[in-house]
Amino acid sequence: MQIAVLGTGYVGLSTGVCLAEIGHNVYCIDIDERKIELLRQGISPIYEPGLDELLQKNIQNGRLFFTTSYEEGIKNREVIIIAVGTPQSEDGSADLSYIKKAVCDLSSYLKDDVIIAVKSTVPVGTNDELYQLLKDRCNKNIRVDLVSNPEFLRQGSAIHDTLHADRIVIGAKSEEAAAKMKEMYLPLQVPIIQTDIRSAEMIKYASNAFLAMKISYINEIANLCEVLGANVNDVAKGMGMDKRIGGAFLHAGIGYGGSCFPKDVKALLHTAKSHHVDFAILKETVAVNERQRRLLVKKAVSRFGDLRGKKFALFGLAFKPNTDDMREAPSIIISKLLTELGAKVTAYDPVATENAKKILGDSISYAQSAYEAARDANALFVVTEWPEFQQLDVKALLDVMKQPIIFDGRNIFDLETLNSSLKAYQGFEYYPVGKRAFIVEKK
Ligand SMILES: NC(=O)C1=CN([C@@H]2O[C@H](COP(=O)(O)OP(=O)(O)OC[C@H]3O[C@@H](n4cnc5c(N)ncnc54)[C@H](O)[C@@H]3O)[C@@H](O)[C@H]2O)C=CC1
Ligand SMILES: O=C(O)[C@H]1O[C@H](OP(=O)(O)OP(=O)(O)OC[C@H]2O[C@@H](n3ccc(=O)[nH]c3=O)[C@H](O)[C@@H]2O)[C@H](O)[C@@H](O)[C@@H]1O
Repeated sequence: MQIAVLGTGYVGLSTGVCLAEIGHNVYCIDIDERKIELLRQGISPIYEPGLDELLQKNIQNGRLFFTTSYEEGIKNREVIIIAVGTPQSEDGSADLSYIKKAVCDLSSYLKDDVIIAVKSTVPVGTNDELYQLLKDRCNKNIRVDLVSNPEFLRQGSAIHDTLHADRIVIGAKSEEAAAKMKEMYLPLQVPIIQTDIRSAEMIKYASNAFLAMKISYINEIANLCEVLGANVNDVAKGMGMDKRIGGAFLHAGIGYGGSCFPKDVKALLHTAKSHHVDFAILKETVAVNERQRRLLVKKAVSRFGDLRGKKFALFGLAFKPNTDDMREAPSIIISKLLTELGAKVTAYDPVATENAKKILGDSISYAQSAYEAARDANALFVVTEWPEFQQLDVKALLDVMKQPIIFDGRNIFDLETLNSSLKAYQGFEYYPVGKRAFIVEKK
């Protein structure tokens, strides 16, 4: 099938590469010339495991193309997938200016019947508006169908999630358009649910908001576990074994971040408010998350009192492991609060440092390794659970620190292992989330 994808961000690029991988011819279009130039050379502008390999393979076998030209990219395509950004506006609503511009721009190049599939996350009712924009602008002799086809991939496992999705959602008015979309996805052998357009749009927001709520819920349970002396990891495991609850998204920590949960939850709240619906549980989801992001700093303040002149190491900057994305990363607020309180911060992240510099600038220092960040620190904060942090020799790490104190925002170290290997390490203090602290008294 001949396909165009508008937008080469996480979603557009992963979608384009995977559709080429299953045998389609795909033109990826972006207005960002730098990105397109890199992509043409087989270089991915984003860090995403497995992406480079599929990118290069499909460019070489002649199924994947990159262009900044709508004319070239759109000509003779059967399906045009829109995957441009829908960031958060100041009032919390979704900013639809990019997607509206993309739709208006592409409409003048449409010469043949085509299906426009909207993959960007858009509030319920947006696709009706986009369809109207298309109808008003397109040549009246061609048939343009619009379908809602929301995306559920996660950054860091975008390729795997696209090739092995739990489900594909197709919201359509026309049976023919839905059938064509199903044909496009057929090689993936993934369950497909077909709905009307508004339900498809809502499935996306309801899913993200539910997952965010699950995280805030387990974080509240964690805070209670901490004061009651229970262990949130065991609690989550015990809860998750109930199939009705499920074990996923029950990792307690320092709150959710990223390019989507924060913005999509706020956009859904905005939609609810503008229709006079008080979505109380979702408001609390946001409030809990705001508090949780500050948790490690709160713990440091209660441990040290005055933070002026203290030196802290941050392990991890990206909002989650396996990505270099810094959007809404908890590391941003943690760095800001610590420096405001007079502390010095040195951070290490395996891949996100360059993106972090664009946001945090020289308000903090950046190290080349975990050990370098930890050197002479009064305490270290685990902010992102990169697998390499779990492999570290904790004793060697504590040895280079000024004070052997760890605030673990992601529970990456196992209490039993620490107890067996470090119970004699004088002065060692370990503060996980939702579990009792582990403290070795100084003799
Ligand atoms: N990042 C993620 O994991 C997921 C994102 N989504 C949704 O997918 C959409 C895209 O998200 P990301 O890929 O993260 O966005 P992104 O911000 O990484 O990339 C968007 C891309 O669109 C390009 N663009 C903007 N206007 C354009 C135009 N008129 N024509 C062509 N290209 C244009 C930009 O240059 C940029 O490269 C958003 O609505 C987001 O909510 C959905 C599921 C997962
Ligand atoms: O709409 C989107 O953009 C995407 O948003 C999330 O994907 P993503 O943001 O890439 O990453 P997640 O793995 O969901 O993590 C989001 C945040 O929640 C946090 N999290 C996740 C799981 C958990 O148990 N605990 C927890 O604190 C992570 O640390 C991270 O900050 C959803 O999981 C995807 O299904 C969705 O497509």
